[in-house]
This record gives sequence, structure tokens and C-alpha cells, in this order.
Amino acid sequence: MTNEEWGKVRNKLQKAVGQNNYTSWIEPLEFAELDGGVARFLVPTNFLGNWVSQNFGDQILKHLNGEGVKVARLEFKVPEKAKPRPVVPNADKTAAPATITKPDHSDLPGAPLDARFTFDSFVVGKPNELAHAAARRVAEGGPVTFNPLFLYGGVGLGKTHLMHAIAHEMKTRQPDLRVVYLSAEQFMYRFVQAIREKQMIDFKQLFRSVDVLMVDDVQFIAGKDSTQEEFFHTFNALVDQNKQIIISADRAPGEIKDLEDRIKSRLQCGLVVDLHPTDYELRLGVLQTKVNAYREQYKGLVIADGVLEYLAHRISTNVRVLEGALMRLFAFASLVGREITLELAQDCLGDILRASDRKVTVEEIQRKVSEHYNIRLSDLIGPRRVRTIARPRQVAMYLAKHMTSRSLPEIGRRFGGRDHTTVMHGVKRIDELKGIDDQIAEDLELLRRALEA
Ligand SMILES: Nc1ncnc2c1ncn2[C@@H]1O[C@H](COP(=O)(O)OP(=O)(O)OP(=O)(O)O)[C@@H](O)[C@H]1O
Repeated sequence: MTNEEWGKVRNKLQKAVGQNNYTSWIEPLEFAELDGGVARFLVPTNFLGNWVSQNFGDQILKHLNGEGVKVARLEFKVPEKAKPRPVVPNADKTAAPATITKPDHSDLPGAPLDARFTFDSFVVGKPNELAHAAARRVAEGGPVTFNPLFLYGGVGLGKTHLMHAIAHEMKTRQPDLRVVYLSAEQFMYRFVQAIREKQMIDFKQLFRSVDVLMVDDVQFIAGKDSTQEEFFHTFNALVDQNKQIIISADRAPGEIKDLEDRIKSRLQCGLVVDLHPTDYELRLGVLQTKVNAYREQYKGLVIADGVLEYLAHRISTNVRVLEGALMRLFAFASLVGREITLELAQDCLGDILRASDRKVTVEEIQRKVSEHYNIRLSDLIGPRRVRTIARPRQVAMYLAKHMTSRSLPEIGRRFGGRDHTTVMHGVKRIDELKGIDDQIAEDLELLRRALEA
């Protein structure tokens, strides 16, 4: 491979991974040779090589091969003469892997921050308002009032987003602050590397020299005895110096299995806040915010009324899934050049909708509706056409259409083998009524909440 080819690949990678990642990880790579399908690069540290290999290896391979360079494997090597960069504060700063922003804190061991994860882009609702308020409070700096701040909650609910937002905010307010964000896995990795390279003193010094330490997904170190031990000492040393610590996990400290009791109790000493599962309003808020963010990129795309509400109702798993669904929908609609309608969303997001379908079934809807209107289930499904039964049936059909991904014929079959046009008519009728009949609108909302609970 020529340097020119590598230059082209670097340009592509710059676009693919973003400027921050590029500067931290790709720029320091020096192409050495291509030998029998193996591309070798010189790197300033083993840490950088391993990180690049794990996090960007696939993309580098893809772009090399895309440029016509036949490469099956990548190798990263520290040049013989250049000793691995000692991990001590204020060491040589020229080949830094993971700095956050200016000023140059390149000796710090943290992972890069995602520029999109700021307080501005974080949507606040009932389920996360306490966590958000605590994060804001910590980000303001000033005297440390609760240490650590412990954020926990299920997958994709915004723990990492909030931690990055704190780091961004702190770096903006106090550029000299030594803020380190990393995952517990990276902490362990650095620790093991320090043992292997006999640099434990440097490791200890380095972690004790930070002003703010954030460790994401701390449950990862459960059961890893020596990493826990080291984490415990680091934690104590920083708390003793009154340095802020922020920790996240997928559950409360007391519930993390195989975590030493002394660590659990330490983690519980500060403020422990929970990010609750999202509710409908928060999901809708996130969708609206994301749509605004996409407007620039997808100029001219139209979203029909009710689509966002439908997604917020139907995808109740987590924000990551919700975001992914919206992104896919926009990409798909712009590809086919169509307005984003309910039908398009159902076509394009079938798998995601089916996955969240597990929660609400047509049968559950029928049960709840018959209870709500105090009619027999057999009547709801059966042939009777009196208004007191036909209207609840239409409500049930409407909910089945909007809360499950069943098709109209499938719904019809579950309502005593009715034709899909009957279902369509029922859904349309309720759609009209809910705008003019407050009772129907209220029934729908109550039933929806009961079904989602
Ligand atoms: N309240 C919110 N407002 C805006 N975006 C959010 C919100 N909550 C989560 N997100 C987005 O959802 C995605 C997942 O969030 P994040 O990575 O912070 O989750 P997490 O709780 O750390 O999950 P995991 O435990 O899987 O790492 C991110 O893209 C994030 O920006």
C-alpha cells in the first residue's frame, strides 16, 4: 500500500469516525508495511493499538479493502526504540490517545466523549428528572456535596448520556479540571496492563491525580477481585481528597451481585438516583427532539400526524431502540421519497414493533376493553351489533391496530373471523370520534395506560 492510498483511507475514516476520534486514535497510526495480507502500523503505545484494533479495526479493514488494498488482518506495534509512553501525569504529551478537550490533558486515561451527549440534547421527563437534576448539580462544580453520585437504570435510559453531559459541562466551566470518563471495563483493562507492564505506581498516581472520575457500568467489575480491590483504593483516595466521583450501573449498588460489601456501602454513601423506565410523554419528547435534529439532514421529509405518537406508544423498550427506529424510518422514507405515514412506519419497523408486541396482545386488549365497558368477552368478539357492544368492539379494534403490529386481516380473525374492511371501518370510526367525543378520548387514554402498565 502506498502512503497515498493510506492517506485516502485516513480521509474516509475521518468522516466515518468523527474529528475527535480521528485525532485521538487514527492520526497517531503510522503505516509501516503490508505483508501477505497483514497491514502493520506503528503506534505510540500498546494501549492505543489495542483500543484502535477493538474499536476501529473493522472500519479500517473495510476502508482499506474499499480502496482496493487487499488486507485480511491488522497489526499494531510499538516501535522498538520508542518505549511505551509512561502513564504519569505531565508525561510526554505528543502521542496522546484519549484527551477530552483543551487544555492538553493527554496523559489522562479517559475514553473520548460523545459530542452529541450534552444537557441540551437530553430530554427531561418524570422518569429521569431527579437524575438530571443531580447531574446538573454536580456539573456546576463548586463544593462536593454528594460523593459519589451514583446513577443507575436499565439499558438505554441515558446513564452514559448524562455522564458525558456532566463532563462536557465541567470542561466548559473549568477547562483546567482533570475530568476522566471511562467504562469499568476500560478501568480494568488499564489496571491489568499496568500490572503486566510493571507500572502500578504510575497507574495509581495517574488515577489519584484526577479531579473528577466517572466510571460507567461499574457492575462490570463484580466478581473481578483484584480490579475491585484497586477500584476501592482509587475510590477512597479520591474521596479523601474531596474529588468528585460519578458512577453508573445497571442496578442499585446493593443489588450488584459479587460486588464486595465494602464497595457497595461506599457506593451508597453519596446520592443514589434511579433512571426509571421511560413513560409515554418522555418518549414522545425524545422523538420530537430527534425529529428536529434530523430536519436539517432530511430536508423536505414530511411526517404525518400521529406517527410520533404511535411510535411513542408502541416502542416502550428504551430510548436507544426508539432512536434507532426513528433513524431507520427517516433513512427509509428518504430512500423511497415518501411521506412518513403510519403505514410506512409499520412496514419499515415491523421487527421492532413485533419485539415490543410481546407486551400487548389482541387478547389482552379484548379482555381489558370488555372489563372497562362491563360487557362479556364473548359478546365483544361475537356477532351482536347493538351499539353498547359494537362501539367497545371498535375501540378494541382501534387499540389492536395502534398497540400491536397485527395486520387488519389478523385483527379481523381475532374478532370472530371478521373481514379486514370491517376492522378498517371500526378503526376509522374511532379515529373520527376521538376528536369530537370526549368520553371516547378518555376511554382510549385510560385503556392505553392500563394496557401499558
Ligand atoms: N432523556 C434522553 N434524552 C435524549 N436522548 C436520550 C435520553 N435518554 C437516552 N437517550 C439516548 O439514548 C441512547 C442510549 O443512551 P445511553 O447510552 O446513555 O444509555 P445507558 O443508560 O448508558 O445504557 P447502557 O447501559 O446500555 O449503556 C443515546 O443515544 C442517548 O443519547
